[in-house]
Amino acid sequence: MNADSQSMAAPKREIEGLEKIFDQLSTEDRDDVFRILYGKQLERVQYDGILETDAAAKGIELKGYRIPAAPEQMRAPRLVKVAAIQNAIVLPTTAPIKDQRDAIHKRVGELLDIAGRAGANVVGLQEAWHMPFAFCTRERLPWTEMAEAVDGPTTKFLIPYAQKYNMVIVNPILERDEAKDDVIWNTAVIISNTGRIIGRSRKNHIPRVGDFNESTYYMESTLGHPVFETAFGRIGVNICYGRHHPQNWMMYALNGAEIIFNPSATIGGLSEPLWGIEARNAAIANHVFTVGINRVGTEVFPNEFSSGNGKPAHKDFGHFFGSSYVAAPDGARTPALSRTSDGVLVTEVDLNLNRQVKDHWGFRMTQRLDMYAKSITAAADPDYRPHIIREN
Ligand SMILES: NC(=O)NCCC(=O)O
Repeated sequence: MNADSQSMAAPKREIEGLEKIFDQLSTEDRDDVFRILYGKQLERVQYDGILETDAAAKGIELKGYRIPAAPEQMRAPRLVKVAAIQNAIVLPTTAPIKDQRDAIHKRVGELLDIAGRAGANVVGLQEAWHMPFAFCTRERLPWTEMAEAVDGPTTKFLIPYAQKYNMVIVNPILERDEAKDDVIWNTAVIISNTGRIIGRSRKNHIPRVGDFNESTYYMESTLGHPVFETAFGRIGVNICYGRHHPQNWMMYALNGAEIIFNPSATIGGLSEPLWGIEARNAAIANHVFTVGINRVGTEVFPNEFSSGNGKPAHKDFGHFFGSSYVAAPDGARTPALSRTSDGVLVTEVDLNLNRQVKDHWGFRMTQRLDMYAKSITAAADPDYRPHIIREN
């Protein structure tokens, strides 16, 4: 039994995903729909039967796609298998918190095994993956107890997977900086394929919308836009709400990121129409690959909370709609993982595509950073007034 069915009286029916609806079209129409909406139909990767069967037996959706680049004469292809893992919490939020965390660890271990066996080189997990997204409650205990050091139990749990499968893991946790005032942060720890910690990136933009009461718990990052050089390319991590800020994506790209992960926790009622656009637009505008990863399921909490909008108090956050996907610099995107179930999406990309699209479209070359820098500096002054010219 999953946490949804344990804690909700009558879960609302959720559609499994848009592509299931596309499947009902004729082949010809489906090709057109994919071309218009998704750039093109990507080649699907088939896995060996045992892997497919093992994933299905564990209730894990496994999808694989290939995003190739044109062959070049001077550079070999730079093929990287990028994986996104999305998952629901396992135990009800009333269970002891260590049990909740350990159950999620065990489940994500199963998902990592599938990703590793599918040959993933870099794997991204969802935002604060080791816990329920309890920030809607504004309650401190017990949730702040789930904050961990960068080298705490959740990172320690992942290191053997990084080593076993020779894969980099993007590990988004609720971090407690015990060395500095016990401050809590929303952090992604980058674990190398060697098993060592390369570094950390923190969430730059904290939402103050709906039940996303995260500003109660942690502050905006002071670390800027670090990019991590890994054995499989340079990666940046733009955590959740940062995806609404085009400049946030841009700064990771300017710092050299080739793949930007967007570990998220967001719900259908709020941001689903935006979800397929933002990471994809960032891939196009910055000539990079982007990976949107969202949790799944409906998380129900023991005590009611209100959204400050006159509507009745409630105990659930709404439906986290999964739908993780990869977007390419040429505007192509993979179909999404399910809106309702745990899944692993493995996308083989050729990083040469970044430069090919850069040369073709030239958005990076033609951007006017100098002009924007001056204008932004001026606009950042509280006394700045918008530059509007009116008819006399
Ligand atoms: N986790 C998080 O930042 N969620 C905010 C909601 C959204 O950006 O869709």
